[in-house]
Amino acid sequence: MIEVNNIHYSAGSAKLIDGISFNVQPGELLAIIGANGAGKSTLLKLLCREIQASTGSISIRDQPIGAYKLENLAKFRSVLAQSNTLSISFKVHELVMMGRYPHFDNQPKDNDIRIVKAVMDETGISEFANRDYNTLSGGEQQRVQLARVIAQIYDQPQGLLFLDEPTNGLDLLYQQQILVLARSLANRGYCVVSILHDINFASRYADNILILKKGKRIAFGRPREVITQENIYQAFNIQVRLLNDDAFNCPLVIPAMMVSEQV
Ligand SMILES: Nc1ncnc2c1ncn2[C@@H]1O[C@H](COP(=O)(O)OP(=O)(O)OP(=O)(O)O)[C@@H](O)[C@H]1O
Repeated sequence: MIEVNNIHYSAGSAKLIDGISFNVQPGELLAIIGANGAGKSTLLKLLCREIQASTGSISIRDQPIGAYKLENLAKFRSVLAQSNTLSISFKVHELVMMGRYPHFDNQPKDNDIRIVKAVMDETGISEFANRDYNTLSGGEQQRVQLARVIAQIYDQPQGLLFLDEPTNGLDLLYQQQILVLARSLANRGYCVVSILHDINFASRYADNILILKKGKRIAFGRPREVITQENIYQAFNIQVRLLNDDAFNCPLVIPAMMVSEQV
């Protein structure tokens, strides 16, 4: 569904994305991980067509991404950006309905109203439906924004969902709920690409993980293949221990003790 082939992107003399290739199939959740400044958001912007690669190609559903009209792309691809501030006030249900704007002209149809309600229920925000978005906490706002982007592609078979750090500002319960939701969307046939900072959430919920460092691909593959002490050290410059717990069929990491902690 998404084919990325040897893409490069520079800003001035800085190479922000340097020869990256990978693919994502329908039904898969891809997690992109890497240290601050590794190029994760830049890569997501390239996938969203917010910026264009200088060389290499990105195809979606077997068509070059540049061949789509933006209004057509918006019907089956939605994007949760990192920052979502609003300068004017909207009720929560109005904001979630904005996700449906690519699908109707003047008035929402019954289907749009049904989808907004279903998504608000699934994301646990129905109790805020009539609240002013700007009065919500940061974590509550994040859940509303997620509901908006899911509403956008809710009835699109094999829709594409791009998430830039969706668990930002959420407490542990909601971080997990967001990942469970992303996983269940993938299980329904969506293609989900998410930047994550939590390696353990990536390991537990993603089908594949792409590890970036300084715009380059360090590793791409199943969590068991790529979550290794060597790769984590290379990407994050930190020694970790790998844990294997029978309850989770994936590697989990904890930072190893630093010399300064040893007494
Ligand atoms: N327009 C630009 N000109 C020069 N450098 C840029 C530009 N945009 C981004 N960068 C740099 O490119 C690098 C990658 O940025 P990017 O935002 O993609 O990183 P990231 O992996 O998403 O980081 P974080 O985890 O901190 O959000 C950073 O060092 C950033 O400062």
